Amino acid sequence: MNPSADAAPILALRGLRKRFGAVVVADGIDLAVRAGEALGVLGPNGAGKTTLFGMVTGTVRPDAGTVMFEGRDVTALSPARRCRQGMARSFQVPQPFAGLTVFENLVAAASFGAGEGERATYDRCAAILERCGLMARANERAGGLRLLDRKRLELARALATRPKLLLLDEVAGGLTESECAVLVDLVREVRAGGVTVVWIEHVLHALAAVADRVVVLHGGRLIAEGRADEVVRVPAVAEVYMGIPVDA
Ligand SMILES: Nc1ncnc2c1ncn2[C@@H]1O[C@H](COP(=O)(O)OP(=O)(O)OP(=O)(O)O)[C@@H](O)[C@H]1O
Repeated sequence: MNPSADAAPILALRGLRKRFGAVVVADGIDLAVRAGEALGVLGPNGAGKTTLFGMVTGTVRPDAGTVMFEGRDVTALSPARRCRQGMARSFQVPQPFAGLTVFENLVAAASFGAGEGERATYDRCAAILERCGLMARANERAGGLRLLDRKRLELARALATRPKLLLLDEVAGGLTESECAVLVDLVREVRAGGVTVVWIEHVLHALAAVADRVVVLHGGRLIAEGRADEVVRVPAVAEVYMGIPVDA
């Protein structure tokens, strides 16, 4: 699915600024994400990618700038309010309720995140578990899952909130090649179902398999934008992201 270039942005960031002490992690970031698009975010460790997700979803307050979601200014809204409006995220380090079962984790996400009564969510949660390959783990405690299943649960919990915009933070990190392929297929399927995806990922081939467009964050700025195969050839990206000097 290729969203048309003139589709209205579902997410628009304007002049986002954030610093932690002397470290500037956002230096006036402007970014528009079209409805239906799959956008990849690259950048070296510490570039501020996760902080950017925090500002989008409301866990990090920007020093300046605005976050527009579906044409509305949500900059002052709580993470919970933004989630109810259709924003969901996964965390780089999976953060399930470790003592609850996989199914209970989904029900919690569906009822709090989407604002639905618990029982009313059961069928939908079961369908998401099936889709994410977790049905066999439904009654296991989330804290005991292996990495691939924890990543799947992270995605499943986000899906349970009925997102229009799904923000994925390094879901492929640490997986084997075949596990990574499973995740990529799942993200592609979610996206094909109409969910807009913004994916932070160091595993470039995973990102390239899903993203229409990739932006590269460095020093609080977006330094490159284009298809995955294009941005890695931009000299500034090669230098800051892969440590290859521009004149090499
Ligand atoms: N709450 C905080 N207080 C102080 N410094 C912070 C805070 N959160 C992040 N930082 C710093 O901001 C910088 C950007 O961190 P962030 O986690 O956003 O980077 P990232 O691009 O997601 O990195 P990685 O690829 O390693 O996950 C880092 O130097 C980090 O140490």
